[in-house]
Amino acid sequence: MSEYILALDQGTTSSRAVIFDKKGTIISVAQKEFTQIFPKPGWVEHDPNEIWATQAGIAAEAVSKKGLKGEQMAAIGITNQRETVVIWDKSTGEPVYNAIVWQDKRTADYCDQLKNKGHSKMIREKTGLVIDAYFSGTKVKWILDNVEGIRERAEAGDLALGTIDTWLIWKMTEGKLHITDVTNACRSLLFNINTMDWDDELLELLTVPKSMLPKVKQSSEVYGYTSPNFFASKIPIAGIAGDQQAALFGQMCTKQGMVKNTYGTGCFMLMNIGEKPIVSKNNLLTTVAWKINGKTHYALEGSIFIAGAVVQWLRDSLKIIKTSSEVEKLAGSVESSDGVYFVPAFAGLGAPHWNQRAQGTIFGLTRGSTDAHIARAALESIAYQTMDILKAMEADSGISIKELRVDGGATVNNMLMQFQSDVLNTVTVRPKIVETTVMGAAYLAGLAVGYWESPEEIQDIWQTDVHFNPSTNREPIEEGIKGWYRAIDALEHWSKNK
Ligand SMILES: Nc1ncnc2c1ncn2[C@@H]1O[C@H](COP(=O)(O)OP(=O)(O)O)[C@@H](O)[C@H]1O
Ligand SMILES: O=P(O)(O)OC[C@H](O)CO
Repeated sequence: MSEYILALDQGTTSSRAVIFDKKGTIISVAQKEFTQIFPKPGWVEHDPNEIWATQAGIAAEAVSKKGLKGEQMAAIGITNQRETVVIWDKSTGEPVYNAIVWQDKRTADYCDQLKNKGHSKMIREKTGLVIDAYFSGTKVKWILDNVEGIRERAEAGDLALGTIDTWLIWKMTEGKLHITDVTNACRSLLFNINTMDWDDELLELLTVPKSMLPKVKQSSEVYGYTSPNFFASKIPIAGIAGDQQAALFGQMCTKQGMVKNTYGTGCFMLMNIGEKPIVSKNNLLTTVAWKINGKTHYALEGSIFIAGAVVQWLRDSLKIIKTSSEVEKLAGSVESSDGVYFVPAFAGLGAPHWNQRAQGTIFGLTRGSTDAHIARAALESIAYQTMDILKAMEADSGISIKELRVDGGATVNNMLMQFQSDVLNTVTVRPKIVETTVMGAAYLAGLAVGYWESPEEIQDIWQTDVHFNPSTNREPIEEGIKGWYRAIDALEHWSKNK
């Protein structure tokens, strides 16, 4: 009866459910966008109940639209937007505040205070992270400090805390499981990636009561079973991974030195660095890639906050395209960006700059500049930001990256992929299934229940679609790269003196 794996992908802008068969073929997909809440400039929230409602509804829809039944699912794997946090009442399951989303910058000043007090080194060594509003820890502190009565309730042990995986599993099991996995825990600023446990010194620094924390599990194991409040009862929940680590696994980057980049709202490049964490000297993050069968793998990560989202901005704010896919035609209507550079630092700059104060900027406009040049510069900015990360990754690891595996919504754009390969001077490889995030979650869950025997069995079903080879005409590309560096330098200067 158990013929399929159901993967749930709770992303920043939508909840998705995808059903896979043993050959890794997609059998069914359902997806629903949900509300983005922007209460103030720099603040981003989600309604946790809407997240749950869309995710549960979409899971049921993916199953029923193909005439399937819940019982046919051998296991459920969960992957999720990372760092976004929810706090809820343990007895009622009601959130005490909206989820504060990874993009939210409300704790930037507090992060600066932590840096000024000299905590950066200790935090980097323990967590692999830099101090930035991006991560969950300071968001939790903000809720505890700013929502009336919450700290008292937290200290009394009445409240639970979790990233989105934790929240979904709590709901799917009607409060039976309060868990997360290592890949989500390590993005909190509260988790020590060397001891692989919550860290008392960090909890004290960020004033987070231990009683709120979920238990930390491996990325692939049977954690428990769904309750009847979900669309089907007793399905094993067997895989959890933050979406970027899930994509690394979904791309089968299982060997040291293998790299993937996911092009969604933001871009996240991860390199498998094996079983020992490397402390980055080039402003990358060290993160847990996964823990399977008691073995932890680590990754170096470069996080870009705005990538595909710049295309949404062209569509929704600038209104120069009607659909995201139109960007390729508009950008392709000119031969180059003609000296226009777009740095889409709408949410500050992530790795390797970590500049919370940077803002989106367009350089090099002339009377001849058109919407097409801006569209082209917007697409190019995704590739240039990726280049900045790749260079830092090569410097940290001492590995020259010969192949970049790509995935995510924006990789359908061939023009972007070709430009990416050109600026990196590296082959860019797009797999047949670009939904590697859900694929990774499915693999993790499938391995835990024996649906797939081993990663080697999965490796056989991973197939490439297109290889983009770099152009041999390097001169215009090198010129373009120089212009990008000038733009970044100018923006860094401007934002430092704000
Ligand atoms: N043809 C395209 N060219 C460039 N970007 C695109 C294209 N189609 C979609 N996108 C971008 O891809 C992103 C959606 O990808 P997805 O992987 O679903 O993201 P997420 O998981 O972050 O919501 C959006 O930001 C969208 O603007
Ligand atoms: O939901 P995505 O795909 O934009 O991913 C968000 C990341 O996990 C944030 O760290």
